[in-house]
Amino acid sequence: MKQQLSIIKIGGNIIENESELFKFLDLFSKIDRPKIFVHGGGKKANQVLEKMGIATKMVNGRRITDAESLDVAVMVYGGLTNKKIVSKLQSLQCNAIGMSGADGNSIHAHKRPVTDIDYGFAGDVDGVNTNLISNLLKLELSPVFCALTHDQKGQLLNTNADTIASELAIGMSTTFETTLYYCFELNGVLQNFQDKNSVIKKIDSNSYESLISEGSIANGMLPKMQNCFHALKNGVKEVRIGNLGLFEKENTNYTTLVL
Ligand SMILES: Nc1ncnc2c1ncn2[C@@H]1O[C@H](COP(=O)(O)OP(=O)(O)O)[C@@H](O)[C@H]1O
Ligand SMILES: CC(=O)N[C@@H](CCC(=O)OP(=O)(O)O)C(=O)O
Repeated sequence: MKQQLSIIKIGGNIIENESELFKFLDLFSKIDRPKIFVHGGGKKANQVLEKMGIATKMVNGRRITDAESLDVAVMVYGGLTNKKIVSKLQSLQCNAIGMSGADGNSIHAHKRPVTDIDYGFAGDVDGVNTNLISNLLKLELSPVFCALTHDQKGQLLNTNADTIASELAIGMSTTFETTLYYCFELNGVLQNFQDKNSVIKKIDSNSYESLISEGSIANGMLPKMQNCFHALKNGVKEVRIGNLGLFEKENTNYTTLVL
């Protein structure tokens, strides 16, 4: 029987709220099975870009990453955000190790081809080094992945953190029984965005299509849910979307995605 693995991605609104982030890190540090942490930091990158007078351009929830924006992404995601999280986890006796896709060749990618949109230095994932990550887990280290990959030719690439989480979950599913958790500031996917209690308990591919056509899901939730179904179709056992304690046994208020 395969060993269980939890892959947990936290949203930008949690990262930006110091007390919520600490609450989350405390819960994460107490998980007593192999675990991987994934974070982005798009909001922080936007703030830094604004201070530098560089415009933020997003299309379909993805950043158009020119050379200057890539430098900021590397500094914010791989530097400030990743190292802050790792050091806070260390203070909670969780032996975390900060990772970009270039470290240990853990996630390789290619620059997204130009079609009608040129996303610049945005990376589409080609593969995950499951062997290396399994070895880190065997050493009882908890990898903390940021939203950066590389092309194995010396080019760093910016990859959406939701995609990093789903690709890691797919890659690790060959060895582990993997559950993918997307934690953000709400209790799950809402039927009615005005009503924070209207959490949808279960969404399958059919109800997903209806939610899109009704306009009930929008913005960042669209690529997140695409990533959820992509993961389920490719060997990930379970995918949940919800709030901070999403991975706790007693929590029942969240959205489960099924095929
Ligand atoms: N039906 C919905 N239910 C919940 N959130 C939704 C819904 N439709 C759109 N959203 C938006 O999706 C966002 C989460 O996706 P995203 O912006 O990528 O953030 P994160 O950084 O948390 O991953 C929420 O903050 C919310 O504003
Ligand atoms: C290519 C692309 O869009 N990359 C994202 C990576 C960060 C991210 O995903 O951060 P959140 O999870 O906090 O949104 C970006 O630069 O915004």
